[in-house]
Amino acid sequence: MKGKTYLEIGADGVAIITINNPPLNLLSAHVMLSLKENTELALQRDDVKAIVITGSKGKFSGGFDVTAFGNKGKHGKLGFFSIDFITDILEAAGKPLVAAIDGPALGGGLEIALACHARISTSSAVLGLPELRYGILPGFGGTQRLPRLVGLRKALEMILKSKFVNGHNAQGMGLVDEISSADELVTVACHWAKDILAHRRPWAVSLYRTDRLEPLPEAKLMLEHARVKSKKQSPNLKHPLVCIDVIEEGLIRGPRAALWKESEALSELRQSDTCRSLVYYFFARQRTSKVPGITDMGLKPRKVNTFAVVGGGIMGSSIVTALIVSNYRVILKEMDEKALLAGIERVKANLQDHVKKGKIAEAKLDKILSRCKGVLHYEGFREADMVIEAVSENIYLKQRIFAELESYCPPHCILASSSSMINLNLICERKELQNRIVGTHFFGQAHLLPILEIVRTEKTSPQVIVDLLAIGKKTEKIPIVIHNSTGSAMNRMFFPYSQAAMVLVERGVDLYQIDRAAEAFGMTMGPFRMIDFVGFEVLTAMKVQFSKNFGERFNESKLFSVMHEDNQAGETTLKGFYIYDRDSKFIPNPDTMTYVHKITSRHEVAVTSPILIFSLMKLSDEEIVEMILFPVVNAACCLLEEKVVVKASDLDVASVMGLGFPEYRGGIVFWADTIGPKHIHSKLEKWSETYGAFFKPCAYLAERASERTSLGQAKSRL
Ligand SMILES: C[C@H](O)CC(=O)SCCNC(=O)CCNC(=O)[C@H](O)C(C)(C)COP(=O)(O)OP(=O)(O)OC[C@H]1O[C@@H](n2cnc3c(N)ncnc32)[C@H](O)[C@@H]1OP(=O)(O)O
Repeated sequence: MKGKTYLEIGADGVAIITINNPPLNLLSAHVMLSLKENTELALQRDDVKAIVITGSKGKFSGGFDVTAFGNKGKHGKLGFFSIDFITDILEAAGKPLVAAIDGPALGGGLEIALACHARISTSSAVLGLPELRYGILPGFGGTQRLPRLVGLRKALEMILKSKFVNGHNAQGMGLVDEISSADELVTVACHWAKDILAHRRPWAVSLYRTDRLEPLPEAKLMLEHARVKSKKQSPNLKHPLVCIDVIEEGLIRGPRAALWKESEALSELRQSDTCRSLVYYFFARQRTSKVPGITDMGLKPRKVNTFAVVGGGIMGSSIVTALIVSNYRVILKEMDEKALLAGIERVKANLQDHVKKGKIAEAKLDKILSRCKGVLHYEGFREADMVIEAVSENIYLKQRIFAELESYCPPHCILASSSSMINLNLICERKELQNRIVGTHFFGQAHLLPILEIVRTEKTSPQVIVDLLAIGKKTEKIPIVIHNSTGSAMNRMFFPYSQAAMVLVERGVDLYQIDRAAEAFGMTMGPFRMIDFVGFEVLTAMKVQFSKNFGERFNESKLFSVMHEDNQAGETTLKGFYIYDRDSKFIPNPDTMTYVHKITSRHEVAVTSPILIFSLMKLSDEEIVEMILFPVVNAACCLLEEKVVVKASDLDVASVMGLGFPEYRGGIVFWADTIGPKHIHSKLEKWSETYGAFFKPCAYLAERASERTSLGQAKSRL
């Protein structure tokens, strides 16, 4: 990726430098050098009085090209761009410099704008410093200039949470000086530059401003608070702490010293494994919406305005919520008045929950809810562009519903099932409908989790997949397109996670040690906490299908069954492996040990030798993590072997979004490749001899282990 900048000098003496590296005007080394050259040229020329920096085609700059983080290159001299150029040439220029911002001004792009003497932006521009997402820190002075422009509190929020703000809000924070329409943007920026020259506007040098900074003792407290929070939220991550230290350095030893510290930190962090994994994950996530053989056909998504959802239970009402929040009109059908009212009440409760979490404004609640219309008959379905069936996992019921849908839905209407367990080919055998049939599997609660599995059969038309990808984008879900199989990809990876944990606990390993070990590794939830969250009901339905379809790979858990019989069935019943209060706070459930004793004393577990049990009880956290995650790697390999997913990177994203696997380890397959298939294979083989076929490595894994090739062929683009 090369790119460059253009210099144009207007008759009014204002030079306009335009960053041009389509589509996002990313900052490659070429672009940075060209920007430096053109700035120096404009500064030397007597006919140039002031300078405006902007980006071509309505995009200021998407920031540094992250694939170049690994290259030291010949401009790798510490501080070359940040200090020698941005600080000592650009910001120190003897002529006023103004940034004209439209579209993205992210990372290094925003940092260039921060060093200008003023910033004019459109109200829809997107500004942010998302560097922490890649395991690095803002490296072109952002750690110093942003706090000095907007105050430490807001800067910490933007930097540590990689939070974007639009131009309008940026003006409110003091990050942007004036808002302009896109058409007038450069003209307004030129006026500002001339006004600065004529002393009608301040010549503000961001690096040395102190008026917006909080007093030092207050600032130190904020930084300490941020450190504590970061250690609690991501104990395995070093870069947020490094970033906080660099910000603090500026407040204590001055911004210039801190710029050096920032450059050193950037140079070190961009070589780290965390950075490599996070850059890999960034592209893996971007690639989920690219489906070979589908999205390269030139199809455009059709307009989908009205949805119909059949079934207002927990899943149905959660799908309705996700759709109406995204501005879709939805017809919700239930079988009788009572069920319909209950469904609408659930939608209301979901919306209220969104209000509580600050996701939607209370004032908008009624308007959003008015987009949902409850019905008891299919009549209204004549105007539906897409129907989602969300009834219980009962094949006969689903078949009946699909048969009924045919007579009411228009011929273009997409027919979707939210089932994660039932083979789509069985749901509707009518040939005429099959190209319109698709699976829409929202893992857990559709309005809460940002992932959507789109399940296609051999007959599903590419147009339907393209439509679904657009719906995924509008509802802010990451799409994972998979081929029809029993059990969705996410469920098939989730199941061994919980099953392996059961194997251990039923043989004497402390249940809470397993959860602690998994969480210390970085999983959002340990397996038992996750089982509680998903709910024993859902798991029971999965269990039935898994034992039927994956026979020997299935481990029948007695513990789970005895607890379920006693209605200790997870978070919804307020009791499972943990006890919950109404605010979802939880503590370990003391009854759990009684259940474990009950099944072990009844010899319901295929008890292995006492020596083995003793050695299991002494497992280190690292060994526990291997025993519960290598079966997940194995499941991912089965999915690749069966070609349920096309790209291994999709499983990486699914593992992060659905299973809570740590993003900074790149996803399950990427992580497995860092360990090596050979090691994973030999461990699984050994465990399968001791504990049974549940651990047996699949052929895909075995082949790669013997050939010493990678599982995902996925490399970080660093
Ligand atoms: C030294 C500095 O402090 C370090 C930095 O600057 S770190 C970089 C900071 N910048 C970012 O994080 C921006 C990340 N990008 C985005 O969030 C989004 O791309 C965006 C909001 C800018 C634009 O979204 P959108 O218009 O939908 O375009 P999108 O499809 O995402 O991107 C277009 C292409 O650019 C690529 N791309 C986007 N940002 C990139 C980046 N920073 N580096 C490399 N490639 C990038 C995408 O992968 C995509 O490639 P493809 O066409 O091969 O699939």
